[in-house]
Amino acid sequence: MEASPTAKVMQADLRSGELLLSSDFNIKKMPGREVFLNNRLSDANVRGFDTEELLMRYFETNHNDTVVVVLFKGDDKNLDYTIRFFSRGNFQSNVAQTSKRYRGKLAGINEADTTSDYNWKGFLSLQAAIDVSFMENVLKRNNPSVLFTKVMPYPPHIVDNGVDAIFKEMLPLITLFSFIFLCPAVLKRVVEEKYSGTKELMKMVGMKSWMLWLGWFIYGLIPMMFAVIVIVILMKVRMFDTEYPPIEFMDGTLLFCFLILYCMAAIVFCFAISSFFSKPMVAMVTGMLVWILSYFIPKYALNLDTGKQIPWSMSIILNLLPNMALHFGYSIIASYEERELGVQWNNFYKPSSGSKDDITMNNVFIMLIVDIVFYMLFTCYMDNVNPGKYGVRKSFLFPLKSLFKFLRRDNNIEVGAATVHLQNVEEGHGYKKGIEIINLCKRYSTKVAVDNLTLDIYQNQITVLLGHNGAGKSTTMSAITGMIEATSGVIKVNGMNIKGNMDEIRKTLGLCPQHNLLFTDLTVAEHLIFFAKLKGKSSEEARREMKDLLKKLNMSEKEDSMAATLSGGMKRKLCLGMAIIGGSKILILDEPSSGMDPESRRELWDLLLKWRGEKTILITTHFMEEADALGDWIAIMANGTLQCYGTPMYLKKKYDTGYHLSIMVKGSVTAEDEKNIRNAITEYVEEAQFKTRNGNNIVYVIPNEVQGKIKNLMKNLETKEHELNIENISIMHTTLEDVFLKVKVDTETEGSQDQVDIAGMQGYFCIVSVFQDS
Ligand SMILES: Nc1ncnc2c1ncn2[C@@H]1O[C@H](COP(=O)(O)OP(=O)(O)OP(=O)(O)O)[C@@H](O)[C@H]1O
Repeated sequence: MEASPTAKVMQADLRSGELLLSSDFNIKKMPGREVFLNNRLSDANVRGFDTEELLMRYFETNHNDTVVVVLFKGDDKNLDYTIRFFSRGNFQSNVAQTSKRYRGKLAGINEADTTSDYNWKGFLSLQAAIDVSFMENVLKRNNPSVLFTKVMPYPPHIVDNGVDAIFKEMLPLITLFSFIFLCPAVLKRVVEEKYSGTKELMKMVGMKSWMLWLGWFIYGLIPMMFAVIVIVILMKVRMFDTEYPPIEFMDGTLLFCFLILYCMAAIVFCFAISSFFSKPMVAMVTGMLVWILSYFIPKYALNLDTGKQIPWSMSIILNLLPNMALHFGYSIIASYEERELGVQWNNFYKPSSGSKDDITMNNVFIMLIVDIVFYMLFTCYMDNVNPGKYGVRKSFLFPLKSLFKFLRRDNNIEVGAATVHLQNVEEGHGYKKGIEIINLCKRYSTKVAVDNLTLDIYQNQITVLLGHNGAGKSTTMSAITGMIEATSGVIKVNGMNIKGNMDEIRKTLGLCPQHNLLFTDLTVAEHLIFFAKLKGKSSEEARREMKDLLKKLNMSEKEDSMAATLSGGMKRKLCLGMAIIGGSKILILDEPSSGMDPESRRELWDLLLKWRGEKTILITTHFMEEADALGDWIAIMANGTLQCYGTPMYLKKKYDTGYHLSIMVKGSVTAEDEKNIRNAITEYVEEAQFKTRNGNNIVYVIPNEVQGKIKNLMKNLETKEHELNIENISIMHTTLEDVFLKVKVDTETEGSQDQVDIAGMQGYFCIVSVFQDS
């Protein structure tokens, strides 16, 4: 490039504009004035001000578009000044650019160029005029007026328009789309775990939330790491007969770190998205859209694709989206590559163009780390307030509440001595306590799920917890297993407070939750082995126990079946197996037989009865027959409180309702039949009370006090069997069902606010048809 004399840059025309000087510095009197003025500025256009403040005041109220301000700060010896052109449109004197950009900005590169702001607005001319004047007048140097301009750097770069396109368009897109299938896959698996409930199950067996998230993080990062290594190699290594690699100058380790940080932020961003969804497919599709749009929407909405400069703070905020950090990172890489410097660890902190609005690679790295931390905290928060259908939902303000609780050191107070004993509780003298529940309260915002429950569950006994829907049974079990935190109260397992000893307790605790929480892609054997290993068994022991247990559960032929392909009853058995395996000494079984066929149920009972005497078993059920068959001890809850507790004998005695005479009539029952039967009964037992009629079954209750009359009554009914159209007669003393219903009625009459679904409840009860001859 030939040097060009100053005359060639003098194209400024300020005749319609103004020159404001911060001192009374008359430019007309400068010796080098012809350099600048050249008939382009009249005296009227020059204004001097004593101070910068006065100048600025004038400028703010009177300026026009072609005003030029010169602020002199130096003294007689030192020239220090600032030229300010009123900036409108694209004139940006503060942006130091590479040769490509200087093409339009600097004079002299292209003589026919009229777009050069520095040239035609007279910036260089004015600067030259001031400098020359200073040199001649103050420094007394002669003839310094020959000025040259040159491009910088010299010789100029060949402008490669492809560089911009590759770095700013293609590389971010290649990177974005390299991970496009991985992010939805992570999303799907994470939400699936929530959806199937296995996440909660893992928590119940002692896995901490952070362990589960870390597992998913590693699951996502390992394949991404391979992709990043491939990308770095492709970008940094010269392939085939190309002259140079796509990213020629940048430090390869820096590129690797940038992409790895991006991947980490992307995975955690996916975690954050996953917390809004509870269905895997919805999460996958929506997550993928959010993922793509988080790149394209800000980029095109803010015209970042056209290279538009945005304020630094806005760039930083945009970096909260990992895909935007990717865009900014590649833009910085592009700028440095254009300058043939490349981003290096030593210029990592410097803006690529020198503009204060440009963010640095250092900023991008910091923002990616901020993204990781921010989305991780957000995921933890959402995990607590929106855990899906299985977890325990916490209040939106739970972090504040936890903080207050911590500050107040508000730990649950041990109230062991103040055990509340109800009238209807049988003392288990001689039995060792396996689980002690002392004044347990659990409150969900306004709902009290468990209200001051005190209950001792004895070692090596089967205790059945009964109660209507919503009585608080599952909440109690969840509190025992440490799945939820009690609002107040103490729970001890084998004498150890669960607070602080949960890890130890979990080694001996087996839980079969109310819902089948299974891994969709593990086989039956893998489930059992996994849970045995969680309890500390070696691989060999786990395999042996698995085989043995499958035999006991009558499921050996399903050993290699995927859990997802099992029938409902089989799944239940597998859940039970997962609770039992690993030598669990305490079994918490929440409705273990629900969904099982009668045969499987009997098998389950046999199994549980075999373990009676060896394991402490707490079980809930809605089947009274099951409670009767299994329960050494029966606890009945209503509205979160314990209503009665004792052996079945104790409860039946306590809630004695007399004898239940059940008469089944052939065909349908007519009014005549009813009347005849009533007369036949009251003829011998006047005190007999009609209780209910279900289809062709009529039930009367005979009080205990008149049990002596039952023998004659039965004889009479047998004699009149044909006359009364009777098909079958049975008589039972108080059943557990009677006890349960009596307790329920007592609770309701005590003024309980909870509506109990009697009809629904009765559907569960089995009427035991036993003929008992008194
Ligand atoms: N996470 C929760 N948030 C708010 N309320 C809850 C929550 N979990 C349970 N509850 C409420 O606490 C009460 C007790 O629920 P729990 O599940 O312990 O009853 P349950 O006796 O096990 O019922 P079921 O026999 O139907 O399983 C119910 O009223 C229920 O609505």
